[in-house]
Amino acid sequence: LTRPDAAPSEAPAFGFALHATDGTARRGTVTTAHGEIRTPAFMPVGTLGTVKCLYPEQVRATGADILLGNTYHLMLRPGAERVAGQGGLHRFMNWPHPILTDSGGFQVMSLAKLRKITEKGVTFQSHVDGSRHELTPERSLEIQGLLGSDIQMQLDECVALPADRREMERAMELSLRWAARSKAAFFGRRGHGLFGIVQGGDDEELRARSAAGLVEIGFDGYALGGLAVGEPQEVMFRVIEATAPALPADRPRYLMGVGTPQDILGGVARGIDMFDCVMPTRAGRHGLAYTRYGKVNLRNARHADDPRPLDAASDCPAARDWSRAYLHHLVRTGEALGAMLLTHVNVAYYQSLMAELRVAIETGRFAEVKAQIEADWARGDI
Ligand SMILES: CNc1nc2c(CCNCc3ccccc3)c3nc(N)[nH]c(=O)c3cc2[nH]1
Repeated sequence: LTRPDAAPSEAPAFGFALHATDGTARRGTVTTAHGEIRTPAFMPVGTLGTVKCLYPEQVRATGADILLGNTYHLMLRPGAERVAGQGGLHRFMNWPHPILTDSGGFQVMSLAKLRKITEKGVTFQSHVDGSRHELTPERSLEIQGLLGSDIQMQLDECVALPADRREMERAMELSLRWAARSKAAFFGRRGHGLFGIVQGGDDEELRARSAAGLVEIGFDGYALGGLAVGEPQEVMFRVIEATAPALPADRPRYLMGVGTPQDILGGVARGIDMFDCVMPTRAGRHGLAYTRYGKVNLRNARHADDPRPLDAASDCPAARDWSRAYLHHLVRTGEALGAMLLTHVNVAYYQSLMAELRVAIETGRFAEVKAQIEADWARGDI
């Protein structure tokens, strides 16, 4: 609730402004209670209220405008009411900028035990201590409200691909009914938005029905769910091409769980505004670096005597001020600093890619910038 005496100017209304397009690529700004998000945007994942191995100020310094939190993880540990008691997730994790939280359904299906999906919602056993829990569209939004996230996601059901059409249709129609219940249950404090999630698997007719149903209900933004679940990249791109045009141009489009730099480049080209993926943070903890010339596996012995930094031209200190030989040593010995430095390298690389794409769209040079980025990746890390 905004305080009754809150001056209207205190919390900006949730909004999206489209500044430029180049082909189907879009350059915009999402406005939330905790600040603005420059799109196309990559959202680092902060599952348990932390972007693993990085200080929030380091994440901010890479250029990230928004982080992801997760209903499933935080409802189990430390509990949504406890986070609310500490002033909400922004205060709890000392990140005073926008936060998006996923609704938890996807994580229940991929992490929890003994899951049961009914019309009402989903019941499951915690993967942590076996305790039983229930998530409904209403309870998910109550939790996201307690966390205080600026962008909240409806509870949905995502089916793994390949799936048969009846299964994709059933999950899509259930998600649509849950979308309507989410909209009814959402008490949008000023500057906070609710996104619907398009389902429908790899079936274009189901996707069109899902998109039309969500637009009919009306949301502050629209996510493409049900992708990056094992399908080939060309299937994902075909589904985006069939779905994006069915969504309103004046609302943000969020491709959930995507992806590699190549997936993101293709998603931006097809009209996607927001992305999230565990890749840059998870890969950093496993010794894998993302650079402008492609991936570098620092576990590989070929780096043992290489004095060069990962990228001398990078504005990220972790990519510039340490040698590959040293990074190799840290990774091989399992030193914490190895995970810290490579996570920093990867999150900074993803943000530098998004910044380069934002400028390319603003200046009408998206096609040539995309081609140059792809050429640099093809050149590989010499
Ligand atoms: C990796 N591929 C993929 N991820 C998907 C997700 C989760 C997105 N990431 C959220 C997250 C937040 C915090 C911590 C970790 C993850 C989805 N979420 C929902 N609600 N619905 C989807 O269809 C759906 C489909 C996905 N595919």
